[in-house]
Amino acid sequence: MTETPAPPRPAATPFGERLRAATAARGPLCVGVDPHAGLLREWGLGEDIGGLERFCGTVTEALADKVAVVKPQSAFFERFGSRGIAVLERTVADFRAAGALVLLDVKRGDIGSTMGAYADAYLDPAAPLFSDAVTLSPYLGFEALRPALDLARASGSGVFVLARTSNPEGGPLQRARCADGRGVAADVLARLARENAATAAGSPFGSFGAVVGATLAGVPGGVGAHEGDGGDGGLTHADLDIGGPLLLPGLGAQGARPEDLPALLGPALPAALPSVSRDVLRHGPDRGALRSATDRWIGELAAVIG
Ligand SMILES: O=c1ccn([C@@H]2O[C@H](COP(=O)(O)O)[C@@H](O)[C@H]2O)c(=O)[nH]1
Repeated sequence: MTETPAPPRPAATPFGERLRAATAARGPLCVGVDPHAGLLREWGLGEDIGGLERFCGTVTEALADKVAVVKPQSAFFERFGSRGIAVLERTVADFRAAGALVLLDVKRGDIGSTMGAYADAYLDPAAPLFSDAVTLSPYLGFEALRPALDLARASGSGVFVLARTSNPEGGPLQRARCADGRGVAADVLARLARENAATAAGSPFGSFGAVVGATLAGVPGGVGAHEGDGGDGGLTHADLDIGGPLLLPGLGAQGARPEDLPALLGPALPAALPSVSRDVLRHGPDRGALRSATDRWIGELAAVIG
């Protein structure tokens, strides 16, 4: 007897649309869940698996019903080995169950065949670490990310690809010229725009996002300083028009402020998803203080972004 193939599972609402709904309801903020060793100590917790569990439990209880997006930083969990990964799995599941979107910050990128396994690990809805979106690195080649781009499209999840990062060390590589003369970061953004344009009609906001450092306003060779790239490999406002979200790390501890964002993004401002980790987490372990700090950031960002 021949088996009738199972009908394909309907894809979830695309990530871009879910993100739009979440930020409209809860405000334009992503809070990073970065259990730094120093924060564990400041919170009076052990620098061990018990401390990690309590830290994540507190952040989840304080913020899961409040923020649109949380961004657990995988490195801080991986350093505790398999037990740290187990805490990460629970943290992802708990935030998602409470209605927050989870963007897992893993910055993966590898040759295509290995990339398929990374895609399965984070973007297959049956995977233990399945998340609403992940961060990816294109620096083994944007097309090497294809398995993750395809699985994200099929499963209704999202990706955020590093374009121009918030750290000063990223500049020389990301401002270098491609063979066609375009800057490397601008090339990444143009490719993301094409992915979003290829999304089925009816999705007004794409699921293929970029990472752009909030620290780059007014920086020579940064973002938005020139109409053309000024010969310095910097990004123009037009480069940021990718039809999808722009994750903006670098606010707070790295020095960027909400009032920097209009000059940084220009007409792309409504696509902004600002991200803050330490400048919220330093207010813990008091849940009320964590919530108040988050409210302050949401208020300041909403006043700028709308
Ligand atoms: O360009 C980038 C890309 C990612 N990050 C990550 O964001 C947070 C920033 O933490 P803060 O405490 O708010 O500075 C962290 O997890 C980084 O790995 C980034 O900073 N810049």
